Amino acid sequence: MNNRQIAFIGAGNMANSLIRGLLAKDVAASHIHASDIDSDKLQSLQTECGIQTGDTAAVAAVADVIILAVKPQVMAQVCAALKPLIAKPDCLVISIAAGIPVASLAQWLGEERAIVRCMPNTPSLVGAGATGLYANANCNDDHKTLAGAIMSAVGIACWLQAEKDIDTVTALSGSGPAYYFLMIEAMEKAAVAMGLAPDVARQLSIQTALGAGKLAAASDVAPDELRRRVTSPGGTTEQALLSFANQGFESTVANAMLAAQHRAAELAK
Ligand SMILES: NC(=O)C1=CN([C@@H]2O[C@H](COP(=O)(O)OP(=O)(O)OC[C@H]3O[C@@H](n4cnc5c(N)ncnc54)[C@H](O)[C@@H]3O)[C@@H](O)[C@H]2O)C=CC1
Ligand SMILES: O=C(O)[C@@H]1CCC=N1
Repeated sequence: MNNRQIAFIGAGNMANSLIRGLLAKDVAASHIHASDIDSDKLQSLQTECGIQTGDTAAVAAVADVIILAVKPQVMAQVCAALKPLIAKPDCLVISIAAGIPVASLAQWLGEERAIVRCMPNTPSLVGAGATGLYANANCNDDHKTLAGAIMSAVGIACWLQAEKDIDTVTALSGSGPAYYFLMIEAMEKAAVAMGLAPDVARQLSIQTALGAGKLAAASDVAPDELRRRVTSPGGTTEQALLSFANQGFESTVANAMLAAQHRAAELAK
């Protein structure tokens, strides 16, 4: 990966997480390029990160890999403009867009193009990303290694067996950070309502999420056992979990994920 030129089309929230995450893992700023219709975003990236910026033609001219990081709604027009500008015949295109199938990307970019569709998430910014990837039949081992290396540099990367799994990954880890942020917010608000100082409530709520995630990742036992270890029989946690269960916590989560997955399928149309 380190001798490859990586170009981002779209320099918004998710591209920023990936770019800054890659720089933190010592990918050279001279090897990262970005293009966006919003010149302020490019200016910030250039000033704060020292990466290369330019228009689509400029970044496509040098790229070994192009990461499409625009909204699904503009992907067709972005790909149509990009297609004749890709200079290197073997250039890999990676799309991070929710919903957009490989077949549509191939239709817009050329049926011979090596394309990886993936779903990253914003914790990539701090090296704690979670990405699912799917490659089309034009990708060789080198393309797959390159895509995997980029995403592994900023977190964990899992190859998926079927393209439809990307929509599930979108509902799980793509959108997932927002669910945990909502939980952090809700716990913080409840603690403040109980009388805790807001700054203390925020610190403890965030640290609890961090601690639970770190413990789950470091443990060789499953999350349900870790949950049991917190839950003293007849104690406080038991009452909180009972309250969650009585209010349909698991089905609330499952329905939310189904709504996200459903939206991904809608975005494909
Ligand atoms: N935000 C997230 O947590 C995640 C987002 N994604 C996907 O990443 C993509 C981007 O999402 P965000 O970064 O959240 O959106 P965003 O709105 O922050 O960024 C999109 C960027 O594309 C730029 N843009 C629009 N038209 C363009 C064009 N013709 N040429 C170049 N740049 C253009 C916009 O100016 C904007 O800066 C979406 O397809 C989304 O599904 C995937 C995983 C997680
Ligand atoms: O909300 C969205 O559509 C994007 C995809 C996953 C996270 N953000």
